[in-house]
Parts: sequence; structure tokens; C-alpha cells
Amino acid sequence: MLLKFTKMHGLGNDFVVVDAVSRKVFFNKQQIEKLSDRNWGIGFDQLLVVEPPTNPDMDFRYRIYNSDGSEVEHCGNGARCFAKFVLDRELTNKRIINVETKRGAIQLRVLDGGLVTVDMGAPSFDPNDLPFTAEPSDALYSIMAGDVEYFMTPVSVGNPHAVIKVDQLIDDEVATVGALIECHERFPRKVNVGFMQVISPDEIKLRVYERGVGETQACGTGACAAVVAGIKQGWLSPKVTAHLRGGDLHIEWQGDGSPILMTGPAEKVFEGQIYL
Ligand SMILES: N[C@@H](CCC[C@H](N)C(=O)O)C(=O)O
Repeated sequence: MLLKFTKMHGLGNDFVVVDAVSRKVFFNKQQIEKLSDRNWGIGFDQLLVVEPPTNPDMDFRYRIYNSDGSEVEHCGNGARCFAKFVLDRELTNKRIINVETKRGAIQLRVLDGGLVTVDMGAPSFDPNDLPFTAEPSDALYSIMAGDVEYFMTPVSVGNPHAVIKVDQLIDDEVATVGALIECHERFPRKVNVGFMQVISPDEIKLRVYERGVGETQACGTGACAAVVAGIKQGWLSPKVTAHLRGGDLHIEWQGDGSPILMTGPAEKVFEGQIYL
């Protein structure tokens, strides 16, 4: 089958986006792994499949797959690219778009100038929601990465994140500790690992080792998780700019029970077709 796709990115976190509204498309794990390969396929961090909604109150459903073929609940940069895709392809003309995801319903607002604000829903700090094997506590949680002890905040923003505050961001640490914690036995569904350097109460630097992918140029849910963890720990104020490798995201959270609002760009790179 000849598959038409659009290559997009949000701050360098890259996606292949497929229209499964106009024509039904299904992927198995092997196909996703091959398409994601940067030598043997197209190359991407996540595959986004845009489908008709199953709930009549929603505008679309979209499904998200990591490059290793695993299906995930939520994707911040992907949500913004999804919004640009459905508008560019004239699948809708709405600028407030309600979408079903594996995480539940989310709302996207396309701003003048092309930035997109995503209502990401409310976070949870309950370890059972990630899941993470530990008794709930307000303190930082200790975890061993090899022989070294790290202190982190587990956060679910629909998908699971472990946020570690560091004094400096070090390439090796992101790669090695990220890989060890991603697959740590205390995270039975694995975890995304964020390394956050607090610059001031309204500014952080962040690198994220993503579950099912490895380090990416940017992670939207990772930025949300880091900011809410920092607010919860008393390090950050309610509006924060997160500097990621690929650029900046603006995150707002007013505290327990409130939704996280994430604002950032979405870019189309090219369109193409490939044999599946
Ligand atoms: N890049 C994404 C997150 C994608 C899913 C993640 N790797 C997971 O497995 O939960 C983002 O921008 O949020």
C-alpha cells in the first residue's frame, strides 16, 4: 500500500502524521519501527494517526506511537502538530479543537500567528497513576540508577514522567541515567525521564530522555511534568518558560486540580509517500 504522510516537528521533536479520516489506515509494531528508522524508513520520534472521533462531542481522535512501536497516552508537541495538520488539510476550520486521546479528551486552541495552546489536563502526583512502586509522599523519591542515588518527582500528565533537578545538564548523564531509569523495575510501564536545571522561578532548562525513543530535541509533556514538579516542590512560579534543546515552551499551572496549559509552535517540514 502507498502511504501518504506529512513530516512535521514541534521544536525538533519530529513526527510523521497520517490522515486516517479520509482513508482507514492501521499499523503494526514492525511497520512503525521500520518507518521510524532514520536509515531504512522516514525517521521520526512519534507517529501520529488522525482518526474520526468515536465520541460525537469530539472533533477527532488521534493515536500516538513511539518510534519503538509502543502506543502512548499523550504527546504535547504532537498535539500542536496535530492541530496544524487538521487545519492545513482542511479536515476542520475550527480554531478550538476537541480531541480524544488515550489519555482522555484534550482541547487545542490555535492562536493568531500559528502558536497552539494545549489544555493538557490536570497532573497527578500519585505514584499509582504512573505507575511507580512507592508509598505516596510529598518529599522527593529516592531511586538508584546503577550505583548512584537520584532524587526525583514522579508525575503523570497522562503519560508517566520522572523529574530530576540537577545543577547542570550533562550529555552523558542524560543518556546513561535516562536509559537506566526509563526501564527501572519500579516503573512497570517504563517512564520518560526529565533533567531540569532551575534558572529562576520562571525559567528552566530541560532535557528529556523519552520512553520508547531516547533523548529528543524537545518533549511537551516532559516540559509540563518538569514545571508542575518544580511548582509542587516550591522552586517555580505558576508561569514558566522551559528552554529545551529545540527551543522554548511556555507552561502555566495554577496548582492542584487545575489543568496545565502549554503554548508553543508547530511546523510542517514536507509531504511524501512511501510503500508500507
Ligand atoms: N514527545 C512527546 C511525548 C511522547 C510520548 C512519550 N515518549 C511516552 O512514551 O510517554 C511530547 O512532546 O510530549
